[in-house]
Amino acid sequence: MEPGPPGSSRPTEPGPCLSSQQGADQAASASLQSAAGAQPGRHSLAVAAVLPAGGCGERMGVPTPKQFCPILERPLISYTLQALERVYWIKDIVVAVTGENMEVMKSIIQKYQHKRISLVEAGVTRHRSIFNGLKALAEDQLNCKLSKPEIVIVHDAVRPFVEEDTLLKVVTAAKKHGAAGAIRPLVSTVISPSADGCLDHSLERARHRASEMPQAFLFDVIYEAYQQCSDYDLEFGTECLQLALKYCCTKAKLVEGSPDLWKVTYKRDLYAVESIIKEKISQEICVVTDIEEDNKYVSHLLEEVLKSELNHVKVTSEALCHAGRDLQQIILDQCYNFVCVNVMTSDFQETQKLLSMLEESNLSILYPVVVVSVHFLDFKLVPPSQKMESLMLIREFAKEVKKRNIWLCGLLISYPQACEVS
Ligand SMILES: Nc1ccn([C@@H]2O[C@H](COP(=O)(O)OP(=O)(O)OP(=O)(O)O)[C@@H](O)[C@H]2O)c(=O)n1
Ligand SMILES: O=P(O)(O)OC[C@@H](O)[C@@H](O)[C@@H](O)CO
Repeated sequence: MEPGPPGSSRPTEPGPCLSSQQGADQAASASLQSAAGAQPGRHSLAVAAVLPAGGCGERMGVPTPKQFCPILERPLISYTLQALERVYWIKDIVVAVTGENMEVMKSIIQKYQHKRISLVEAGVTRHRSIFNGLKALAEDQLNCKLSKPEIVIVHDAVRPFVEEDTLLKVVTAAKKHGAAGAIRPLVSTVISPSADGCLDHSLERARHRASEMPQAFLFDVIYEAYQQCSDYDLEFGTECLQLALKYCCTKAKLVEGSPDLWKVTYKRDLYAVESIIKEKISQEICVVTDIEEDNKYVSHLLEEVLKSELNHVKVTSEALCHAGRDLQQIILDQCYNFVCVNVMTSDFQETQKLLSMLEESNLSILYPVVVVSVHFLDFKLVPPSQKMESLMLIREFAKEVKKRNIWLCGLLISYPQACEVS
């Protein structure tokens, strides 16, 4: 078993530490502890997660195993890891990958600064991969940071949209019932074919559900189930809840999950993930300016126009010069889109200050950050040729910051000073 990278420690989010999110996480953690009968801070409930990621993604139909397929230039599994890392009270995340993908996985952990990750060798089937993950948690190996949890979450590495409240529900239910799993309404009716390939009967759709992930178990229950599991079940089974029932007489509590819990299986699913992520990271735009009157006035106008044009997007504006106090909070809350306003100047001081703050925040490690440097210039006062030269610098600048996943572009707007801007 491979421990995570050196220094992988308690829950620091890759990128900015989310003070507001952490507050929410701590509240969730407190409710988890109290719901689970544990006391916050004294007898906290030890929760770990096992992520099977050792498949080859045959149904995806591409050479790269689907968990490593890029979404916005970042591997799918990294989104799932981030979703779990944001959950304050999951202390260890064990990922099962094949030996040939171990180095790839380590580089992903390093590049995206994932924490609390331990790697184990995957098995030839999903159940065997999960079993290997459980063994890693069960054994108190000398040089291993892992310890046996009370509750273990099992979650497919190719289900990137898992929210804390769903995890909280399944963990709380597992503490009480021994096992729990997320379910979703069936979209298609399930039918049972006869031997001659004709319809034998169909199941009543309303009385059945699709079993999704995450699932959670009392560790001892699911570990015992896997230890008792037949080779046939290890080879052909697809349902952990069934193992808990069959081998430990534990009836899982079923928890309604959100629509985004689906498993990435086919190529079309990758396109769906990309559009959902794009939508998530384009929910907010921050207009940044310094406090000069002109700039403030223009940025206010710009903010109003954006608000009227982009009705599902939150538009805020912040002054750069308050040592970024408020701007820092906007970055911490993971705004990925910024418009930097420069009035009557073609230099990039304001934009450069913003870019430095964004780089220091590590915001762009996980998602691309978009910065539009807007320059309002009065061409009567200064001939465009003189300004264009300095503005062309933005191209070199953009090439440089693109390496750090910051997408910089420039916008030049003629802004005649003489005219009254109503
Ligand atoms: N031997 C295996 C097979 C699957 N998985 C993991 O189990 C999850 C769900 O399985 P599935 O969607 O079936 O993944 P694949 O087996 O890769 O897909 P396919 O059946 O299309 O090959 C995935 O994260 C996959 O990586 C695993 O850890 N070990
Ligand atoms: O069967 P597959 O290997 O495609 O995926 C595993 C799924 O069956 C599983 O993740 C859920 O259905 C819940 O058990």
